[in-house]
Amino acid sequence: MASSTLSLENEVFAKFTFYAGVILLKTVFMSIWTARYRIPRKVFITPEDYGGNYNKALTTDPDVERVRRAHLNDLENVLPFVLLGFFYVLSGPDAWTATLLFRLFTGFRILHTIAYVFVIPQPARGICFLAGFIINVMMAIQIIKAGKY
Ligand SMILES: N[C@@H](CCC(=O)N[C@@H](CS)C(=O)NCC(=O)O)C(=O)O
Repeated sequence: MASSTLSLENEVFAKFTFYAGVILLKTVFMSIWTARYRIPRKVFITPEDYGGNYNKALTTDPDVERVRRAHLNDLENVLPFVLLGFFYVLSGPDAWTATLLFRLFTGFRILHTIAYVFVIPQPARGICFLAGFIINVMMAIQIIKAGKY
């Protein structure tokens, strides 16, 4: 029954809630991390952020852009994970497999951010991205199989 599936008494849903919470929190904090790079470099996104100096030429900074891209990449991957994970839980997966997928996704996305922001040479970031991507695809296939009529 869907009502008991979406209960924290369901081990798979509880694990999903935990890992989705962790990776969403990390994603949310990417904004703060971007600001932490912006403020000391005085690189802002709109003229009013320069304290009313509307003539100030807007610039970009490679480090700020890097954190911004890491944040965008999270949005491209973490949001699908949360949506797919929700339906995946409803599909009644094996608890051990599901927990492994949630754990690996969360770990690889944290590593993706580290690799991106701290400029770890490729293919480190590519591997982290690919691992998360494959997990999302695996969950999507399971959902489609479970939901087909
Ligand atoms: N929107 C991504 C799609 C492909 C992707 O996510 N690639 C990974 C591994 S190379 C990545 O970290 N891309 C860098 C980024 O999105 O800024 C892009 O334009 O690169």
